[in-house]
Amino acid sequence: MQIADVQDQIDHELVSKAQIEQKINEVAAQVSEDYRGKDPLLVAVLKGAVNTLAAFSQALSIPVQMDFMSLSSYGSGTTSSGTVTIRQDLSTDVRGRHILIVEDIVDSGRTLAWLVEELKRRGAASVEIFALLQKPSRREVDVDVKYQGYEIPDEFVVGFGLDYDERFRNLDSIAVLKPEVYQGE
Ligand SMILES: O=P(O)(O)OC[C@H]1O[C@H](OP(=O)(O)OP(=O)(O)O)[C@H](O)[C@@H]1O
Ligand code: HPA
Ligand SMILES: [Mg+2]
Repeated sequence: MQIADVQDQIDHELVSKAQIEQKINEVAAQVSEDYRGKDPLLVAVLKGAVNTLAAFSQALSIPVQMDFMSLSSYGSGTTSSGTVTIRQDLSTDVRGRHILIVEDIVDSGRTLAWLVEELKRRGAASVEIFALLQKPSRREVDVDVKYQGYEIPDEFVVGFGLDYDERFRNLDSIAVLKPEVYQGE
């Protein structure tokens, strides 16, 4: 789906499809170099990271394994509930594994701070993060994002996996919704 398809609900585009692709390719080249021979496990945080994982994993030039964890802290709103809930856990034993978490966005940092600690507690050999987007102005918890994508302003965004109330995940770029879409929240 493109912005033109939902024009009436979009205020403006923030990161284009081409910019997303360029950044993902850039990070994938670096990660391929850093993890060659390490048999890394990509851990994607559902549901938001699905689009990023698909594009990123295909852009890598090394073999990787992938697993998924479904976490939620936002529910149907635009602000974090502050509590991370596991909706679905990994099926891989992470003990001794080099893990690269793949995320769509670091906003307050609560989701990733929790996940990094959890994976270390389970015995991972190393845990690093690739996040396509970051909102530095909203950070509440310190998280070290080794592979960074774009920094964006303090606006609630949708597209390329990111949702508002489960909608707009299949938009092919990142955009800001018109304020009236949030009306009644
Ligand atoms: O840094 P934080 O403030 O914790 O926010 C980031 C998290 O919030 C979103 O997930 P959400 O809870 O909306 O679940 P979803 O991926 O299924 O939409 C996003 O995909 C990140 O996982
Ligand atoms: O800006 C956002 N959009 C969608 N989901 C999110 N989760 C954290 N921040 C965001
Ligand atoms: Mg969400």
